[in-house]
Amino acid sequence: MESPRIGIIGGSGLYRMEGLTELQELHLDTPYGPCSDALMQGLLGGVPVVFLARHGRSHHLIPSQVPFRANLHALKQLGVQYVLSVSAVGSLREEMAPLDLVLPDQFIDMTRLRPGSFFGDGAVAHVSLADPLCPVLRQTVAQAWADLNDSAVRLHEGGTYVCIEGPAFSTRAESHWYRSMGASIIGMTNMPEARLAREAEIAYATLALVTDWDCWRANQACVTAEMAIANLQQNAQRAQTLVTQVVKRLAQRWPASPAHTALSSALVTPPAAMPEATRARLAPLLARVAAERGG
Ligand SMILES: CSC[C@H]1O[C@H](OP(=O)(O)O)[C@H](O)[C@@H]1O
Ligand SMILES: Nc1ncnc2[nH]cnc12
Repeated sequence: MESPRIGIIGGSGLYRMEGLTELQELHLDTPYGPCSDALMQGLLGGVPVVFLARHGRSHHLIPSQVPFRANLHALKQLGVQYVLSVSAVGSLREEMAPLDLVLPDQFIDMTRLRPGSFFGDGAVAHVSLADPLCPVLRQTVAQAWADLNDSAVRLHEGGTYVCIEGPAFSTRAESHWYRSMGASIIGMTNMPEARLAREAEIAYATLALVTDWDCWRANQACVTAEMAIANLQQNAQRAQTLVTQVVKRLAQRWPASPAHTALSSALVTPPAAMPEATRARLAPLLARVAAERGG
């Protein structure tokens, strides 16, 4: 099988990808330790993809324990150029109801306890995160959604995902505060995942599935994990159908993304000047930019 260019990271309630054929379970070694779980490589609609359950297939990792760097490093090692994250989120906006889909275009990162970068240890890069979600991949998801002509739920294009540390849900005061900041949806996982994807020159987009109203809305039950997972599972089939259509669309022309050359303007330290151990650790991430700079 060709190496997969597309990675799918499944969040709460999405622990496996239906329709994967020729399935192979991969256990890759990374300088950051093991991934959340085995990488499930197979064909989706005839296209090679790799699926990873973010919290593990038995959902045993809290958001702060997800090995985000190992996950992205392993996907990069496999040759992944596009990552689609499927995530359960709470709604912070009246117009985004449970079971709606959202394609966020911004993040506010409120996490505190997670290693947030591949860089350091003698290697400096400052990637741009002005547009943290890939516009090309987001557009592909929107087009795939239009192909499906599914009028049962709405897809909202755009919105700001605030990422909290968790694992507890927000206080009511925090929920109102995030609303006042302009956040549209709330989750616990997409940062630093999206930032690491950018550092690895992987185009990243999130298909957010609204599962609840968090706790800001009057006369509405506050979010529980049980509620979020049950509502996600109601929409899991729809998410899988949409992901399959996105994969088919991507494979038609493998669109270039600005993320694919993110390090060209970001990498400050010449690879030759990095300590050898750092250079080895970052090898899959630096190969393209090092070649561009003449080795
Ligand atoms: C089980 S509800 C809270 C949990 O769900 C979301 O996870 P994911 O983004 O992986 O779908 C949220 O971020 C929390 O981790
Ligand atoms: N309300 C919420 N807050 C944080 N993460 C969530 N995931 C699903 N719903 C959530």
